[in-house]
Amino acid sequence: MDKPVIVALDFADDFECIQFLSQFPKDTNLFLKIGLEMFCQFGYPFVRSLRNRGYNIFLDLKLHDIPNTVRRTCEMIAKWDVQMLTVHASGGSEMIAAAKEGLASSDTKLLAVTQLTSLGQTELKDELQIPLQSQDYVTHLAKLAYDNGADGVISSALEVPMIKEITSEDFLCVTPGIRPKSAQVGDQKRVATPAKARELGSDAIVVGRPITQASDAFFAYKDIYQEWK
Ligand SMILES: O=C(O)c1cc(=O)[nH]c(=O)n1[C@@H]1O[C@H](COP(=O)(O)O)[C@@H](O)[C@H]1O
Repeated sequence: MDKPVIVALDFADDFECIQFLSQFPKDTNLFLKIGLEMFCQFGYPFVRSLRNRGYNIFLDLKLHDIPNTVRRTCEMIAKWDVQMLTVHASGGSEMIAAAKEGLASSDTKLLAVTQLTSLGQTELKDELQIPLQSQDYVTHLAKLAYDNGADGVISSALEVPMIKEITSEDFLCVTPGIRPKSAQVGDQKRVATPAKARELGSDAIVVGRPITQASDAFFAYKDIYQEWK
């Protein structure tokens, strides 16, 4: 799918989620992100039911464990026919390579999370004690992911040009922290509008609350999609 707007399904219950999806006409080619909140409650049967309805699925589990555990988990997920899966790049080179090995029998794209978009320079320095500029930390982790077989990264849109420069134009940059001008920033720190993300070269944007909390979700989605296209 060419440059999708990926909708983050962060809902407390499946009924609310299905009601949300029913607002979209059948021919809306939706790309959905299932994250920890819904996966912990509804697990693989929920993933399978959405996949069976024809949706593209980004399974956002942000795996972060020893290489053997991550490889074995990815071997299982490889059977699920999801389009994208996340691990944390900070799990290190061996863990990223193990995740890729685990997914080898599938078409699932492996995306490595760099620095969460909810973390700014202050948190990086004062809490995580990482003595780098945020942009340098993100590009360092992106290069690590690239060198160890990941298909792309999750970063803010602001870092995309630097990531593409240090890796390759084809290395996927999927960017959350997207906020249209009128939206609340909330817990996100490194944000961009859909238009800015496009201008900076993002391959896909991830949008949650500006769509899921909107009074008219389909209208909000279309509005963001128009700005992004
Ligand atoms: O991996 C992610 O998808 C992710 C990484 C990151 O650095 N920041 C980030 O916000 N996300 C996810 O993207 C979505 C953003 O949601 P909103 O802030 O509501 O648009 C959430 O589901 C987050 O879990």
